[in-house]
Amino acid sequence: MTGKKSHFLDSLNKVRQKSSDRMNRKVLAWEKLLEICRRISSLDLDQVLGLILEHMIELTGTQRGLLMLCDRQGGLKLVRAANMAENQDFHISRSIARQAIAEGTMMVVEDVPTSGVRNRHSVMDLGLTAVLAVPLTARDRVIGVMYVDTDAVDHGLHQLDRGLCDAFAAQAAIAIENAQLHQKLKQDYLFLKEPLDEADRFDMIVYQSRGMQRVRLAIEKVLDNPITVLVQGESGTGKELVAHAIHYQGNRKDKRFVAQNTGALPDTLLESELFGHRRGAFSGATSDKVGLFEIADGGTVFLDEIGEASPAMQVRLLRLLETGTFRRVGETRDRQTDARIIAATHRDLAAEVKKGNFREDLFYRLSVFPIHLPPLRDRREDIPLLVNHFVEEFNRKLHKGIHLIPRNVMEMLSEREWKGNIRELKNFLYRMMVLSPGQKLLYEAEWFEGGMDDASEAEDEPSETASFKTLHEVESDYIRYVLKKVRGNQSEAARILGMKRTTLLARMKKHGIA
Ligand SMILES: Nc1ncnc2c1ncn2[C@@H]1O[C@H](COP(=O)(O)OP(=O)(O)OP(=O)(O)O)[C@@H](O)[C@H]1O
Repeated sequence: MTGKKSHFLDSLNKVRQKSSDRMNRKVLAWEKLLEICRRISSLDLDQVLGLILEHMIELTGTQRGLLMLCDRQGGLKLVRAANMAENQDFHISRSIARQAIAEGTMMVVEDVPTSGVRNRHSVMDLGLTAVLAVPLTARDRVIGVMYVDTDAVDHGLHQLDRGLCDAFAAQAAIAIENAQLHQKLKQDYLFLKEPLDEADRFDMIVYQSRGMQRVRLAIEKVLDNPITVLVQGESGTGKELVAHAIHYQGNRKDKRFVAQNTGALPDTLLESELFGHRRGAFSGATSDKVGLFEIADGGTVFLDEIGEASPAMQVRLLRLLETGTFRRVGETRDRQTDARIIAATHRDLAAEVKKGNFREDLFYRLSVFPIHLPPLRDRREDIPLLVNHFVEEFNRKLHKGIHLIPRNVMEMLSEREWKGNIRELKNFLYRMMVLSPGQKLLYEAEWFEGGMDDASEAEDEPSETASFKTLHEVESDYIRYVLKKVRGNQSEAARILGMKRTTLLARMKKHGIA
């Protein structure tokens, strides 16, 4: 072989070797990318953001980085930084990042000192040698930008594999979107789950007092018996809770439990709610409606505030109790229902009968099995148990970790008046839990200045010159105000307003609040 020929073959082998090395490096890099993509496909947003930034720095051979996401107003929000001092000026990074977003393409500055990047002073001040900004695009929409830079002379941006970087950015954007979606679904689920939690309350009657032991025994007796029950007790003593317990612990638990506040709706609406109506029965009845007594066939209808039922409604309820039949509004045929009725009132119904405000025959029908709930002042020994129970419940709901209830706080809670009974105690604790910053349950008198239903923060406070509003309007405005404050969360609004969710729903309906 001539010298020339062997030299040629040597060179050829070298070229082959080089290209095979390059090929191997490329394969390795893509394999690594695949591995990274697998790792960032977690559903924990915080973890995803951290991993993306960490891998971006590694992949590009740089030193520090930022991850910014677009917000709804079109601004950029810094969501993650790596290896950046807190007080560092992000001027340059922001301008390059914005440019990458505006142009929808990556911006690479391999050699800062010789390039003409804008805001060069700040880059120079930071002593940067190279910067890179890559837009994050998911489903044709730029959702943010990854930014990395370095002050090293020897850095990875000289050999940047743009294809690899683009592929990583595409995967990162999808991972972020998925994790964001997952986070939102989780929040929605918690929000939707709230009413279910309320339905779970049935086995959570907390007590130790003699009075409540008697109530418990009474509940046991009627669990599997369709007998009508009348629960009496002051407001907030747990009447609906008892109705829940009877339904969910008894043999009707697989059928529906529905609650209706008898005093919150005008008669016509209440009638249609309870018994249903035929299409065209009255103006606005555009379709047939099934009433609660049909919905809860085989289950339970809880009639709250039965003492407020109008004389006409009392007649209709009496007929239902006597015959087990009812008619939808606008219909002439009778329908049967096997719904068990549990009625409740804070009034002394016997006294109302004597005063002529309540039908005697209906009273006897309803009070076949009366249960009386003692006010909280007559069972103070239940208070520490209730406090612990609600603290645990709110720890879960508010994601707090309050585990210490100082003795003086418990004493104060045990001695207070609690005119609104357990509901008031529960609302009081809710406010304490929200305002206590650490692990200890705190009490500051000023948190309760203005009472529990304080509306002093109301945005629509009437001005001196404003004309007076009717009570109806004030109630409507206040319900709207509270709902707005809690972003439509009805359970929370009901808690703040000191009423049950079902009562709130009835009032919202009455005021035409969607
Ligand atoms: N013994 C108890 N154990 C645990 N929670 C209770 C107890 N009693 C009442 N509660 C809670 O207190 C709140 C008020 O109870 P509930 O709504 O049953 O009272 P109520 O007597 O029906 O009120 P109202 O008279 O206003 O209709 C609810 O959140 C309920 O879960």
